[in-house]
Amino acid sequence: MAAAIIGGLLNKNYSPALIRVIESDSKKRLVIENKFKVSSMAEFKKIDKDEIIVLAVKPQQAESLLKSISTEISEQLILSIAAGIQIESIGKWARGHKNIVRSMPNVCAQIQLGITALFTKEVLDTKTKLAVEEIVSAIGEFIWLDDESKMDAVTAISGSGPAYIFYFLNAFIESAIELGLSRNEAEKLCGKTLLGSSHLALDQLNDLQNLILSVASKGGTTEEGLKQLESYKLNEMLLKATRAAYEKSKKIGLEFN
Ligand SMILES: NC(=O)C1=CN([C@@H]2O[C@H](COP(=O)(O)OP(=O)(O)OC[C@H]3O[C@@H](n4cnc5c(N)ncnc54)[C@H](O)[C@@H]3O)[C@@H](O)[C@H]2O)C=CC1
Ligand SMILES: O=C(O)[C@@H]1CCC=N1
Repeated sequence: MAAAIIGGLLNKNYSPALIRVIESDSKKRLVIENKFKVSSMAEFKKIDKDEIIVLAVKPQQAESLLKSISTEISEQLILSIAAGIQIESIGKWARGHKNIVRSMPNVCAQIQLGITALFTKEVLDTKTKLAVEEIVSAIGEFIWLDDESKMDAVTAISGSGPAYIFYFLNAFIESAIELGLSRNEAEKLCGKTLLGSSHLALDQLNDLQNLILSVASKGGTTEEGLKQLESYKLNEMLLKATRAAYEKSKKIGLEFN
Protein backbone atom coordinates (compact mmCIF):
# COMPACT_ATOMS: atom_id res chain seq x y z
CA MET A 1 0.00 0.00 0.00
CA ALA A 2 2.86 2.35 0.76
CA ALA A 3 4.17 1.77 -2.78
CA ALA A 4 0.74 2.71 -4.16
CA ILE A 5 0.81 5.96 -2.19
CA ILE A 6 4.34 6.77 -3.37
CA GLY A 7 3.36 5.98 -6.97
CA GLY A 8 0.30 8.23 -6.66
CA LEU A 9 2.32 11.12 -5.26
CA LEU A 10 4.98 10.88 -7.97
CA ASN A 11 2.22 10.69 -10.56
CA LYS A 12 0.97 14.02 -9.19
CA ASN A 13 4.45 15.46 -9.78
CA TYR A 14 5.58 15.26 -6.19
CA SER A 15 9.35 15.43 -6.09
CA PRO A 16 10.95 12.09 -5.09
CA ALA A 17 13.27 14.18 -2.91
CA LEU A 18 10.29 14.91 -0.62
CA ILE A 19 9.68 11.23 0.11
CA ARG A 20 11.70 9.04 2.49
CA VAL A 21 10.87 5.38 2.86
CA ILE A 22 11.56 3.38 6.00
CA GLU A 23 11.48 -0.31 5.07
CA SER A 24 13.11 -2.99 7.20
CA ASP A 25 13.23 -5.56 4.37
CA SER A 26 16.38 -4.89 2.32
CA LYS A 27 15.06 -6.59 -0.85
CA LYS A 28 11.89 -4.49 -0.81
CA ARG A 29 13.96 -1.38 -0.12
CA LEU A 30 15.98 -1.99 -3.27
CA VAL A 31 12.85 -2.50 -5.36
CA ILE A 32 11.35 0.75 -4.03
CA GLU A 33 14.56 2.74 -4.62
CA ASN A 34 14.87 1.45 -8.18
CA LYS A 35 11.23 1.91 -9.05
CA PHE A 36 10.57 5.30 -7.48
CA LYS A 37 14.04 6.87 -7.15
CA VAL A 38 13.26 7.88 -3.56
CA SER A 39 15.65 7.57 -0.66
CA SER A 40 15.08 4.74 1.76
CA MET A 41 16.50 3.39 4.99
CA ALA A 42 16.07 0.44 7.30
CA GLU A 43 15.01 2.44 10.32
CA PHE A 44 14.01 5.91 11.40
CA LYS A 45 16.72 8.50 11.78
CA LYS A 46 15.91 12.08 12.64
CA ILE A 47 12.47 13.27 11.48
CA ASP A 48 11.90 16.92 10.60
CA LYS A 49 9.08 18.76 12.37
CA ASP A 50 6.98 19.20 9.25
CA GLU A 51 7.39 15.68 7.89
CA ILE A 52 4.29 13.49 7.77
CA ILE A 53 4.76 9.92 8.94
CA VAL A 54 2.62 7.50 6.94
CA LEU A 55 2.21 4.40 9.09
CA ALA A 56 1.81 1.61 6.54
CA VAL A 57 2.93 -1.53 8.38
CA LYS A 58 0.68 -4.49 9.21
CA PRO A 59 -1.49 -3.93 12.30
CA GLN A 60 0.60 -6.49 14.23
CA GLN A 61 3.78 -4.51 13.47
CA ALA A 62 2.49 -1.09 14.51
CA GLU A 63 3.08 -1.29 18.26
CA SER A 64 6.77 -2.23 18.16
CA LEU A 65 7.47 0.23 15.34
CA LEU A 66 5.79 3.14 17.11
CA LYS A 67 7.43 2.33 20.43
CA SER A 68 10.83 2.21 18.73
CA ILE A 69 10.41 5.65 17.12
CA SER A 70 8.49 7.33 19.92
CA THR A 71 11.55 9.22 21.16
CA GLU A 72 12.24 10.54 17.63
CA ILE A 73 8.85 12.11 17.08
CA SER A 74 7.44 15.31 18.52
CA GLU A 75 4.53 17.08 16.85
CA GLN A 76 4.76 15.44 13.40
CA LEU A 77 1.50 14.19 11.95
CA ILE A 78 1.07 10.42 11.89
CA LEU A 79 -1.20 9.26 9.06
CA SER A 80 -2.06 5.63 9.76
CA ILE A 81 -3.51 3.23 7.21
CA ALA A 82 -3.35 0.20 9.53
CA ALA A 83 -6.61 -1.75 9.67
CA GLY A 84 -8.28 -1.90 13.08
CA ILE A 85 -5.65 0.10 14.96
CA GLN A 86 -7.34 2.82 16.96
CA ILE A 87 -6.06 6.36 17.33
CA GLU A 88 -5.89 5.83 21.09
CA SER A 89 -3.49 2.88 20.62
CA ILE A 90 -1.29 4.83 18.21
CA GLY A 91 -1.16 7.70 20.70
CA LYS A 92 -0.35 5.38 23.59
CA TRP A 93 2.45 3.56 21.73
CA ALA A 94 3.91 6.88 20.57
CA ARG A 95 4.19 8.18 24.16
CA GLY A 96 1.01 10.28 24.27
CA HIS A 97 1.33 11.61 20.72
CA LYS A 98 -1.81 13.47 19.63
CA ASN A 99 -1.40 14.61 16.05
CA ILE A 100 -2.87 11.50 14.41
CA VAL A 101 -5.12 10.87 11.41
CA ARG A 102 -6.48 7.36 10.91
CA SER A 103 -7.38 6.31 7.40
CA MET A 104 -8.55 3.34 5.38
CA PRO A 105 -7.60 3.37 1.68
CA ASN A 106 -7.99 0.45 -0.70
CA VAL A 107 -5.86 -1.39 -3.21
CA CYS A 108 -7.37 0.56 -6.13
CA ALA A 109 -4.92 3.21 -4.95
CA GLN A 110 -2.43 1.39 -7.21
CA ILE A 111 -4.13 2.96 -10.23
CA GLN A 112 -5.21 6.16 -8.43
CA LEU A 113 -8.84 5.00 -8.33
CA GLY A 114 -8.92 4.31 -4.60
CA ILE A 115 -11.34 5.61 -2.04
CA THR A 116 -9.98 6.54 1.38
CA ALA A 117 -11.89 7.27 4.57
CA LEU A 118 -10.22 9.61 7.06
CA PHE A 119 -10.80 10.35 10.73
CA THR A 120 -9.08 12.47 13.35
CA LYS A 121 -9.86 13.48 16.91
CA GLU A 122 -7.84 16.67 16.50
CA VAL A 123 -8.75 20.00 14.99
CA LEU A 124 -6.16 20.07 12.23
CA ASP A 125 -4.74 23.38 11.10
CA THR A 126 -5.50 24.17 7.46
CA LYS A 127 -1.98 23.41 6.25
CA THR A 128 -1.92 19.95 7.87
CA LYS A 129 -5.44 19.11 6.70
CA LEU A 130 -4.55 20.10 3.14
CA ALA A 131 -1.36 18.06 3.29
CA VAL A 132 -3.29 14.96 4.38
CA GLU A 133 -5.89 15.51 1.69
CA GLU A 134 -3.14 16.00 -0.89
CA ILE A 135 -1.65 12.60 0.00
CA VAL A 136 -4.92 10.71 -0.22
CA SER A 137 -6.05 12.60 -3.35
CA ALA A 138 -2.94 11.25 -5.04
CA ILE A 139 -4.43 7.75 -4.82
CA GLY A 140 -8.08 8.58 -5.62
CA GLU A 141 -10.96 10.15 -3.73
CA PHE A 142 -11.50 10.56 0.00
CA ILE A 143 -14.18 11.17 2.62
CA TRP A 144 -13.87 12.38 6.22
CA LEU A 145 -15.77 10.31 8.82
CA ASP A 146 -17.48 11.89 11.84
CA ASP A 147 -16.93 8.89 14.12
CA GLU A 148 -13.93 6.57 14.47
CA SER A 149 -16.13 3.53 15.08
CA LYS A 150 -17.29 3.78 11.43
CA MET A 151 -13.75 2.82 10.40
CA ASP A 152 -14.54 -0.87 11.05
CA ALA A 153 -17.42 -0.74 8.56
CA VAL A 154 -15.28 1.14 6.04
CA THR A 155 -12.56 -1.49 6.40
CA ALA A 156 -15.10 -4.25 5.75
CA ILE A 157 -16.64 -2.45 2.78
CA SER A 158 -14.16 -0.41 0.75
CA GLY A 159 -10.93 -1.65 2.39
CA SER A 160 -11.58 -5.37 1.91
CA GLY A 161 -14.15 -4.83 -0.86
CA PRO A 162 -11.82 -5.10 -3.88
CA ALA A 163 -11.04 -8.70 -2.85
CA TYR A 164 -14.76 -9.59 -2.89
CA ILE A 165 -15.08 -8.07 -6.35
CA PHE A 166 -11.99 -9.98 -7.59
CA TYR A 167 -13.46 -13.15 -6.10
CA PHE A 168 -16.75 -12.54 -7.89
CA LEU A 169 -14.97 -11.76 -11.16
CA ASN A 170 -12.92 -14.94 -10.92
CA ALA A 171 -16.06 -17.03 -10.37
CA PHE A 172 -17.77 -15.18 -13.24
CA ILE A 173 -14.85 -16.05 -15.57
CA GLU A 174 -14.89 -19.67 -14.43
CA SER A 175 -18.65 -19.84 -15.19
CA ALA A 176 -18.06 -18.42 -18.65
CA ILE A 177 -15.43 -21.06 -19.35
CA GLU A 178 -17.80 -23.74 -18.04
CA LEU A 179 -20.35 -22.54 -20.61
CA GLY A 180 -17.90 -23.18 -23.44
CA LEU A 181 -15.99 -19.89 -23.90
CA SER A 182 -12.19 -19.88 -24.12
CA ARG A 183 -10.26 -18.30 -21.20
CA ASN A 184 -9.37 -15.31 -23.41
CA GLU A 185 -12.97 -14.79 -24.45
CA ALA A 186 -14.20 -15.27 -20.88
CA GLU A 187 -11.70 -12.78 -19.41
CA LYS A 188 -12.49 -10.15 -22.03
CA LEU A 189 -16.28 -10.52 -21.77
CA CYS A 190 -16.42 -10.71 -17.97
CA GLY A 191 -13.80 -8.00 -17.36
CA LYS A 192 -15.45 -5.50 -19.69
CA THR A 193 -18.90 -6.36 -18.33
CA LEU A 194 -17.73 -5.53 -14.81
CA LEU A 195 -16.04 -2.32 -15.96
CA GLY A 196 -19.00 -1.09 -18.03
CA SER A 197 -21.54 -2.05 -15.36
CA SER A 198 -19.53 -0.22 -12.68
CA HIS A 199 -19.43 2.97 -14.74
CA LEU A 200 -23.13 2.75 -15.54
CA ALA A 201 -24.09 2.05 -11.92
CA LEU A 202 -21.96 4.87 -10.46
CA ASP A 203 -24.34 7.48 -11.89
CA GLN A 204 -27.43 5.68 -10.60
CA LEU A 205 -26.47 4.17 -7.26
CA ASN A 206 -29.77 5.19 -5.70
CA ASP A 207 -31.78 3.44 -8.39
CA LEU A 208 -30.05 0.10 -8.93
CA GLN A 209 -33.36 -1.76 -8.95
CA ASN A 210 -34.32 0.18 -12.05
CA LEU A 211 -30.99 -0.67 -13.68
CA ILE A 212 -31.61 -4.36 -12.97
CA LEU A 213 -35.05 -4.05 -14.58
CA SER A 214 -33.49 -2.38 -17.61
CA VAL A 215 -31.49 -5.57 -18.25
CA ALA A 216 -33.98 -8.23 -17.15
CA SER A 217 -36.60 -8.40 -19.91
CA LYS A 218 -39.90 -10.00 -18.88
CA GLY A 219 -39.68 -13.72 -19.66
CA GLY A 220 -36.06 -13.32 -20.80
CA THR A 221 -32.68 -14.82 -19.90
CA THR A 222 -31.55 -12.46 -17.11
CA GLU A 223 -34.65 -13.21 -15.03
CA GLU A 224 -33.61 -16.87 -14.92
CA GLY A 225 -30.10 -15.98 -13.76
CA LEU A 226 -31.39 -13.56 -11.12
CA LYS A 227 -33.79 -16.20 -9.77
CA GLN A 228 -30.78 -18.42 -9.02
CA LEU A 229 -28.89 -15.59 -7.27
CA GLU A 230 -32.01 -14.93 -5.17
CA SER A 231 -32.57 -18.59 -4.33
CA TYR A 232 -28.95 -18.95 -3.13
CA LYS A 233 -29.44 -15.69 -1.17
CA LEU A 234 -26.41 -13.86 -2.54
CA ASN A 235 -27.46 -10.76 -0.57
CA GLU A 236 -27.35 -12.69 2.72
CA MET A 237 -23.96 -14.15 1.82
CA LEU A 238 -22.63 -10.67 1.18
CA LEU A 239 -23.98 -9.43 4.49
CA LYS A 240 -22.30 -12.36 6.27
CA ALA A 241 -19.00 -11.69 4.50
CA THR A 242 -18.94 -7.98 5.27
CA ARG A 243 -20.06 -8.57 8.86
CA ALA A 244 -17.22 -11.05 9.39
CA ALA A 245 -14.69 -8.52 8.08
CA TYR A 246 -16.29 -5.80 10.25
CA GLU A 247 -16.07 -7.98 13.38
CA LYS A 248 -12.45 -8.82 12.60
CA SER A 249 -11.59 -5.14 12.27
CA LYS A 250 -13.21 -4.50 15.68
CA LYS A 251 -11.37 -7.49 17.15
CA ILE A 252 -7.99 -6.23 15.90
CA GLY A 253 -8.80 -2.87 17.50
CA LEU A 254 -9.65 -4.48 20.86
CA GLU A 255 -6.73 -6.92 20.73
CA PHE A 256 -4.19 -4.17 20.33
CA ASN A 257 -5.80 -1.48 22.45
N1 LIG B 1 -3.49 -4.36 1.23
C1 LIG B 1 -4.60 -3.64 1.22
O1 LIG B 1 -5.46 -3.74 0.32
C2 LIG B 1 -4.84 -2.63 2.31
C3 LIG B 1 -4.03 -2.58 3.42
N2 LIG B 1 -4.27 -1.67 4.41
C4 LIG B 1 -3.41 -1.60 5.57
O2 LIG B 1 -2.15 -1.18 5.12
C5 LIG B 1 -1.14 -1.70 5.96
C6 LIG B 1 -0.05 -2.31 5.11
O3 LIG B 1 -0.60 -3.36 4.36
P1 LIG B 1 0.19 -3.97 3.13
O4 LIG B 1 0.80 -2.89 2.32
O5 LIG B 1 -0.74 -4.92 2.48
O6 LIG B 1 1.35 -4.77 3.93
P2 LIG B 1 2.84 -5.13 3.51
O7 LIG B 1 3.28 -6.23 4.42
O8 LIG B 1 2.92 -5.35 2.05
O9 LIG B 1 3.65 -3.80 3.85
C7 LIG B 1 4.15 -3.51 5.11
C8 LIG B 1 5.64 -3.23 4.97
O10 LIG B 1 6.14 -2.75 6.22
C9 LIG B 1 7.44 -3.25 6.39
N3 LIG B 1 7.77 -3.18 7.82
C10 LIG B 1 7.25 -3.93 8.81
N4 LIG B 1 7.75 -3.56 10.02
C11 LIG B 1 8.59 -2.54 9.77
C12 LIG B 1 9.42 -1.72 10.60
N5 LIG B 1 9.46 -1.87 11.92
N6 LIG B 1 10.16 -0.76 10.03
C13 LIG B 1 10.12 -0.59 8.70
N7 LIG B 1 9.36 -1.33 7.85
C14 LIG B 1 8.61 -2.29 8.37
C15 LIG B 1 7.38 -4.65 5.84
O11 LIG B 1 8.66 -5.16 5.50
C16 LIG B 1 6.46 -4.48 4.64
O12 LIG B 1 7.17 -4.24 3.45
C17 LIG B 1 -1.80 -2.72 6.88
O13 LIG B 1 -1.89 -2.18 8.17
C18 LIG B 1 -3.17 -2.94 6.27
O14 LIG B 1 -4.14 -3.15 7.27
C19 LIG B 1 -5.27 -0.74 4.30
C20 LIG B 1 -6.09 -0.75 3.23
C21 LIG B 1 -5.97 -1.70 2.14
O1 LIG C 1 -7.26 -7.49 4.85
C1 LIG C 1 -6.81 -6.59 5.55
O2 LIG C 1 -6.65 -6.75 6.77
C2 LIG C 1 -6.48 -5.25 4.94
C3 LIG C 1 -7.40 -4.17 5.43
C4 LIG C 1 -8.31 -3.85 4.29
C5 LIG C 1 -7.71 -4.54 3.16
N1 LIG C 1 -6.70 -5.27 3.52
